[in-house]
Amino acid sequence: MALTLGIVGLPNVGKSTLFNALTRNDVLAANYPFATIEPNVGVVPLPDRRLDVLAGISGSEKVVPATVSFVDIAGIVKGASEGEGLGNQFLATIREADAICQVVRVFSDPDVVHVDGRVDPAADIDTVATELVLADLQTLEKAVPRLEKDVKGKRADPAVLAAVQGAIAVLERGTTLFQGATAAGVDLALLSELTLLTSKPFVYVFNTDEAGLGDTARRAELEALVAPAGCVFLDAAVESELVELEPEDAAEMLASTGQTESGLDQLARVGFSTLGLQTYLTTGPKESRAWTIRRGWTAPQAAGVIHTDFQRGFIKAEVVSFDDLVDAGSHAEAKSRGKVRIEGKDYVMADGDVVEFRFNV
Ligand SMILES: Nc1ncnc2c1ncn2[C@@H]1O[C@H](COP(=O)(O)OP(=O)(O)OP(=O)(O)O)[C@@H](O)[C@H]1O
Ligand SMILES: [Mg+2]
Repeated sequence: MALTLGIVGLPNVGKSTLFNALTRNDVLAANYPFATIEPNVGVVPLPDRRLDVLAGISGSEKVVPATVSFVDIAGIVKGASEGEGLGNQFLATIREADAICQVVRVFSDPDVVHVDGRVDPAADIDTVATELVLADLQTLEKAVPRLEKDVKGKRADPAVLAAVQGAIAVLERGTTLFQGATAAGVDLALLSELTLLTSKPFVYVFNTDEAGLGDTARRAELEALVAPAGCVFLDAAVESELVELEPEDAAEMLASTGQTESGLDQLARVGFSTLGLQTYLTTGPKESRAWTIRRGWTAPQAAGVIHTDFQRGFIKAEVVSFDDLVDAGSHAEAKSRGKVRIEGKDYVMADGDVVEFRFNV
C-alpha cells in the first residue's frame, strides 16, 4: 500500500515544478499554461530516520522506506468540463489516487503568467473545486441510464442508483462529496466503482515565495480558508533547487527560508494524517523496512500488507516500540527488560511498532 496523491491546479501554478522537486524528476516545467499534457507519475521513498537507527541495531544490509506516489497532470481551467483548455478527460488519470493535492499559486512573480490575470488563491481553489464537481456530475449522470436499466432487469442494486441520485443532488449544490455526502445520507461505499474525484480528501499546497513563507498572518488566513482540510506551505522553485544540493546544504538553505521540513516531509505528514495512515517497522540482518497501514488496523491486517499468507496464517506478533528498542540498544536487551510484547489477533497497531510476525503457512 502506497499513498498516492493526484496533483491538480490551474495551469502554470507550479505543479510540475513541485513534482520535479518531490520526485527528483526532470519533467517539463515552463512559464506558460498547459506545459504539461501527458501525465507524469513518480514514486518517492519517504525519508524515515528511524530506519537508519534500526539498520544500525540489526546490522541490516539495506533499508526499505515506505513510498508516496505523485501524479502530475495538465492544468484545469474554468469551463474545463465544457472543453475549455485541455478539457477534463485527463482527470481520469488521478481517479485511483487516495487524495487530491491542489497546488494553489500564492507567489507573486509578475513574470509568471496567471491564466486569470491575477493571483487570487480563494478564487482559484473555487474554480478547481467547481471543475472537479462538474467532472463527477458528468460521471454520475452518464451512469444513471445504465443503472436504471440494470435495476429494472434486476442486475443492479436499487440502493446504488439511489446513492448516485443522492450524490448528484449533493454536487448540484456545489459541494464536494467528501464534504457533503455523509450529511446527505449518501453511502459513498456504494459508489466506489465510479471512482469519483470529489469523494477523496483534499490537501492543499500553497506555492508561495520567500515573502509569503514568512507572512504568518497570510498563512493563517489561507489555512482557515481550506480548513478542516490540511495544507502545506512551500516555495516550489526553492524546493526544486534543494534537491540539487547535498543534504546538509539543503537543510541549511531550507532553514534560511524559515522552513524546518522539506516539501516532501510536509506533504507526507499531512497526507498520512488526512488519510489516517501510519507506519510500522520490521528489522533484521537483511533489511529494515517501513510498512504503510491504516490507523486502527489490527496485527493480522498489518501482517497482510507484507503478504496475504501472513494475515491468513497469523498466530501472534512480537512487538516492541521503536523508542523502547532504541533505549535498550538491542532486541535481546529489550526482551530482557520485558519491553517485547507478545500480541494476539486483536492487537491494534501503534505508529512506530517494530514487529515480527509469527504465522502458519
Ligand atoms: N514558488 C514559485 N515562485 C516563482 N515561480 C515559480 C514558483 N513555482 C513555480 N514557478 C514558475 O512557474 C512556472 C510554471 O511552473 P510549472 O510548469 O511547474 O506549472 P504547472 O502548474 O505544471 O503548469 P501546467 O499546468 O502548464 O503544466 C515556471 O516558470 C516555474 O519556474
Ligand atoms: Mg505542468
